[in-house]
Amino acid sequence: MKEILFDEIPSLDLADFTSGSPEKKAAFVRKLGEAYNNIGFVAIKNHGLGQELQDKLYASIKKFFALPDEVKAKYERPTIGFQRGYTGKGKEHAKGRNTGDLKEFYHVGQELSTIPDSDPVKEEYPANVWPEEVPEFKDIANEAYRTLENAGRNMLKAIALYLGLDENYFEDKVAYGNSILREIHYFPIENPDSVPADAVRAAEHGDINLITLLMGASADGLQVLRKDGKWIPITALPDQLVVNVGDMLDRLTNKKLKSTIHRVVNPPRELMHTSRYSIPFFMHPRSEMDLTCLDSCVDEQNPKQFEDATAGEFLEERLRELGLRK
Ligand SMILES: O=C(O)CCC(=O)C(=O)O
Ligand SMILES: [Fe+2]
Repeated sequence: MKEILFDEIPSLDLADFTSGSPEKKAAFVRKLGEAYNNIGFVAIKNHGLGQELQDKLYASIKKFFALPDEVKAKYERPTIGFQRGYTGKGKEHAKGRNTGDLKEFYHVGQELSTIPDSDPVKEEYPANVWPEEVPEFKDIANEAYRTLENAGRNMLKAIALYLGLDENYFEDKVAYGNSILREIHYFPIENPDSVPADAVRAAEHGDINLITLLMGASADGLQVLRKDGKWIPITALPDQLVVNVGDMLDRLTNKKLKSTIHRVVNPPRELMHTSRYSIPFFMHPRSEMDLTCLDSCVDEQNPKQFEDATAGEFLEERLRELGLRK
């Protein structure tokens, strides 16, 4: 595979994969593999998440984050590692850091009522937490969750084909998977001197999950670290979702597909008093998924780089490293 230094992340049309000719489908898979080998990020259109739903989603989270901190704190669930409901300002820090990120966020997981009683994950997952002050929040978040989960399943089919696996390799692993919709508010800071000098909106990190799907944010700031060390700005156009590889897929493929480091930088000092909102969907498998490197990704040139682990074990370890789990 040739090395490419992209100046921007490649754009693809998911419709080429889902309803295109066999040639278009194959070209989608090839371009996706090329992008994930080199920069770890693509932007896709025709993903199914309409503008109207995105607008409603942003409106509902703006309403929630505008509530007083004491009210939002009612929705914090530290005993479940903040995996549902609200996480307050500065509580999460990137792996390997102590300074908290300049953000607050809200986690939405699988809606338990949609899971069949016979499936053990129904007992495993915590129930969602819904803010009574914003009654529309629940239905809008659930709809976005389902739509993004579907788009993610299609992306994983393309990834499976690229890896030479059966197209449906990931299907049973992500059915009622432990995915999380994270609604983020990078809050306004009136006095930039009041926060630690090294505090940033989101310090550089790789995502934990298989893939992340990210709709357009309300402001600039997201950057991805290219192989040559240069930070490349990322903006999703209004009709695009940015989709990147997370650490679980990086492990499974023994780094054939790369989880690329990214960050959200602070705005210039005079704009620190402005908010930024963004909403990533972290696509996780079920916790029992085996993340042992695929045999096809290990050979003499590429010796196995990871200890065997399940998705659940890996997630627990990372939540402790992020300060979310004691
Ligand atoms: O806010 C963004 O644009 C990206 C956030 C992010 O990378 C994350 O929450 O993992
Ligand atoms: Fe991220």
